[in-house]
Amino acid sequence: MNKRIIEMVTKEKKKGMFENVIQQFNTAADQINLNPNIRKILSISNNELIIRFPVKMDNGDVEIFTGYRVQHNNALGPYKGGLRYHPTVDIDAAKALAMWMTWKTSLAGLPYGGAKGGIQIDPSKYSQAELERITRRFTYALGENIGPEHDIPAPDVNTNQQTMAWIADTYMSTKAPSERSKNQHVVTGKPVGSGGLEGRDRATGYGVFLNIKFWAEKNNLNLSGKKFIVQGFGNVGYWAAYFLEKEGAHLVGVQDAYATISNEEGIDVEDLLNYSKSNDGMIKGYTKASTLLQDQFFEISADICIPAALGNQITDENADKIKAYLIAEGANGPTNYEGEQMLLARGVQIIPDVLCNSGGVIASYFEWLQNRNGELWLLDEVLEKLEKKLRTVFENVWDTSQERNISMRNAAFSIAIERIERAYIQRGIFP
Ligand SMILES: NC(=O)C1=CN([C@@H]2O[C@H](COP(=O)(O)OP(=O)(O)OC[C@H]3O[C@@H](n4cnc5c(N)ncnc54)[C@H](O)[C@@H]3O)[C@@H](O)[C@H]2O)C=CC1
Ligand SMILES: O=C(O)CCC(=O)C(=O)O
Repeated sequence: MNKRIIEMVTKEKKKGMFENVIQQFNTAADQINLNPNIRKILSISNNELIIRFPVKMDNGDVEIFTGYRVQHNNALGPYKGGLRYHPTVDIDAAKALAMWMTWKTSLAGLPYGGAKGGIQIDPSKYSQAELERITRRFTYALGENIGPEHDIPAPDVNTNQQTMAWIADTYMSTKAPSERSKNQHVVTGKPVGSGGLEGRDRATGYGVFLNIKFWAEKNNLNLSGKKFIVQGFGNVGYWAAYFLEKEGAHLVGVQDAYATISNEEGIDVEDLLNYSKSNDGMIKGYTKASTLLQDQFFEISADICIPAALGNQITDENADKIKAYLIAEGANGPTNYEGEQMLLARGVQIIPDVLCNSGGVIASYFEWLQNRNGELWLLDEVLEKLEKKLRTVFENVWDTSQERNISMRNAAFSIAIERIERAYIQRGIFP
């Protein structure tokens, strides 16, 4: 494992992500006076799978991998959430990320519950052929623990359309020939040619941008000329930067797993993407910006900060260094509880992950519907529907936050938990 990744692993482990999401949950549960029986149910995951499976490497050796799938809650519909391939994936991370998915799908009003999983692996160490075998063996090992009406994975860190195509193909191959095509929606985020949705690739980053735009409208701000920094230049970070740049904002700092760069005059988003494509997906060595130390990233002078990498990046150790007045959480759980309190006390506003990055799962829902109903949706139609949906969700969070005088995170969690509470109570089991 390289030094940079070891540092990230240590950082994520030091403060468990599960501890963070539970603190966020408890704060909102207290706020809404959540039914104590429902609180017990929502505090734990329904199912937690740890799967060890062997895979033959290119050199003929067999390696054992550990995969996870945590299904937090399915009161509102099938479990839904991504698969991450990263050294930091463990049961704590999977439990936390699954719980965030439950709140995210509920907040967005989708007919889904929450799940998350992945494999504890540094994918950069494996060939494409090995990654394919690892993914297919993991899918076999998951067996009927996933399914189009039961638990539907999607891409997350270090997984992509190709990963989803392998999973769909493997899962469908376990079905009788006449049943195969009915199972295409076992995963979302597939390539367009294999049942994927036009626009799912950009949906999360577009959603991050839209949330920033909606927030700017509420605050009478024009995004043109505003400076922003992005942590993580992958699927979410790139697309958020792409849309913000189109709106006239300037990217002035970027950090990925290997380097931190800045240029107060602005970094051309497409130029940086082309450079990173030619450099194994890394921004390291980009000459049109200066290189900073890793810890200097959050100190870069900017109006908007977009963490779009891993969890627990903004903490009590660096929250006071952030110059931006708006944090738009592209990543899941990038801000820990203590860090958030410090930011809020300084008047920094946070568009919380469960709202800010929900464009991805909303588009996944569209893909699921498209497959289920045998339809084909056009890009413009997808982006228009996504904007309409996200505007409604944003307005709901904004209004609740104003009316109850609580943070946007607290408002988002409250709305999400209340929806699930209502569903349980309507079913009549709880007093
Ligand atoms: N892909 C999706 O549709 C969605 C992703 N998310 C969240 O967004 C975040 C990013 O996901 P993707 O863009 O899909 O992943 P990705 O794998 O496409 O990109 C991740 C980026 O983060 C960088 N990175 C990793 N660790 C880092 C660190 N410690 N510091 C700085 N940069 C680091 C990587 O080098 C890479 O540039 C994750 O937290 C994920 O859970 C949330 C909703 C949906
Ligand atoms: O698209 C999906 O189903 C879930 C994406 C995801 O993992 C997330 O929103 O964190």
